[in-house]
Amino acid sequence: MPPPRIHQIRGTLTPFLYPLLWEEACVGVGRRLPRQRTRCYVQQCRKYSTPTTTTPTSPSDPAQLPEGRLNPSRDDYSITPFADRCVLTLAAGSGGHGCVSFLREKYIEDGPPNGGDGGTGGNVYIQAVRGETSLHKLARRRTIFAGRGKNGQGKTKGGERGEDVLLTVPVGTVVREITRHDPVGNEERRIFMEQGGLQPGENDTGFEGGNWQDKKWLLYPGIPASKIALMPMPKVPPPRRSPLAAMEPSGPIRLDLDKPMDRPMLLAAGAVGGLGNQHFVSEELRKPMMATRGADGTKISVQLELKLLADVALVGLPNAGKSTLLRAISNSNARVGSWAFTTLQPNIGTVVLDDHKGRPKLTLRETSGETRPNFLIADIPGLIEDAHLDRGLGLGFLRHVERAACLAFVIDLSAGDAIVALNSLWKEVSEYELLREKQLYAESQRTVNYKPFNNDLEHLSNADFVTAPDQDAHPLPSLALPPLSAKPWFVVATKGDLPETQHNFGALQSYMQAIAAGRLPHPSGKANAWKRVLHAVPVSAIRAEGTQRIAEVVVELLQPAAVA
Ligand SMILES: Nc1nc2c(ncn2[C@@H]2O[C@H](COP(=O)(O)OP(=O)(O)OP(=O)(O)O)[C@@H](O)[C@H]2O)c(=O)[nH]1
Ligand SMILES: [Mg+2]
Repeated sequence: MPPPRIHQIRGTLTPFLYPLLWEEACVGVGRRLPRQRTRCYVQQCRKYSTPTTTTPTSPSDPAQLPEGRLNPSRDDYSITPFADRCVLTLAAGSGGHGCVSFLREKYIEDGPPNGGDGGTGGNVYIQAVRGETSLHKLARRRTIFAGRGKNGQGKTKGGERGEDVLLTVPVGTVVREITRHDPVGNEERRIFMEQGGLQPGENDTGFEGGNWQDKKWLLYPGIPASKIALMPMPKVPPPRRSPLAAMEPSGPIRLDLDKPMDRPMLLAAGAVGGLGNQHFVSEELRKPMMATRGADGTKISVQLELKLLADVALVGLPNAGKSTLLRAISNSNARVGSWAFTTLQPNIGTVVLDDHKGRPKLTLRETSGETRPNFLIADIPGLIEDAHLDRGLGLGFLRHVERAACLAFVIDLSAGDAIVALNSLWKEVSEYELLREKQLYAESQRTVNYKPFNNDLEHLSNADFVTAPDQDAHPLPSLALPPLSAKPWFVVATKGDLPETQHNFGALQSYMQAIAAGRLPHPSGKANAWKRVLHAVPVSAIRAEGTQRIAEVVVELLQPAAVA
């Protein structure tokens, strides 16, 4: 039996995943389309899918309008990778090793030791900046290593410092430590505990177990093993930290980077380098044949999470016109299509508030008094009924909504009763809010397994000091975010260019006025939900008509007085 053709496979995901093929199959049944090159193929599909007979279409039917920025072709979009959280291991640079070297000059055959110290390892910094909107660049790196310090050299030459690393993250990022492996801290603790409270470093030769290679010392190559055992060894210098370590935030790290930062902040300072042999000259040891190894860098496993994704989130049913609206008011090239779930992950666009001559058209002031030249708007995948039960793109999508300062409900005026659409969107949003409240409550009730401190040193092993960065073993609680119903919101009634939408908009507007006046309950069902000023903005995104008003409304709602 021949395999079924695409148009015969009904009830599958084909139209959802491959709308292009689906339409081609439905329109071009019985025709063979050339398939040599993708571009050719896409053009062919467009040719075949354009209705040839004059069906009663309105002049605003996207298929009838000329292609342009707001009515783009199917292949005219840019893919915007996006991640709103990630787990990273930040590894500060290890120190370079000290050097074993002796002065040799023309008439000085056997000069004094002159081995330089190892360089300090690189530091890890973080900086929240405007302009970054996603964590995807960091998410794919997983472990970020700062450079290792270079080894010391002869002639008392110190090793070079390791290269620093700077993580630039979006404003609104929360950094939370999961685990930490601090070799210098472990060393300090071990020495202190092994000596029953003596100062770290005293009476420690660094040769326990005779395995010197794993310990502190680096010996001059070429010394026979028999000599090593007889060699007088100096005391191991106490563990040291770079002076910059004093500027590290005290662990466990909890940072809420909700403002742009002028200068980077230190997260983990690089480890100090080892000492060259010149440090170990003494009465007994004129020719020290040893230097110390550089310390290992601290490794911190952190979770980065965006607490604030954008200033505005576009919330709407699939196909409502959110992506077209985003294109109309921002620089975004979000994908637009006449099928549901065209958008599968958030697209962030920047709405510029100046008149392109450097003068502000609208002034957006933050609580700090800072004036902002733009705001961010997020187009979020379409919401369907029971999204709060993880249907469609479900909870993943609602998580993004929660991370916006203000909500814009995008309602398609041509797709049935706008009031019903608004209520169904609010139902999903408030169900999700309820779910989150329950989750936060459950987390706050979690019992803590308390293990009393055991001072018995016999049971102490390396494993007690080194913790693997295992996120599941230390799940972080969810971020406490402001409830959705407390956020400022407004409605964008789109596709206003289509016929017979005026009446629908009129009804929606009176409904909103009734809510604002308190004559009707808030659609979230919450008594203390936000309803200071309720705007319904009619637009035609595809024609960029009425869209200027959106920026004015957003600026009004984002003013500290409106949010409070
Ligand atoms: N007539 C008219 N059509 C519009 C308007 N805005 C969007 N459309 C059309 O509506 C269809 C869906 O638009 P999208 O912007 O992809 O809708 P969306 O809400 O992003 O859809 P999903 O990403 O699937 O949730 C496209 O065919 C658009 O051309 C409008 O203002 N007027
Ligand atoms: Mg979309």
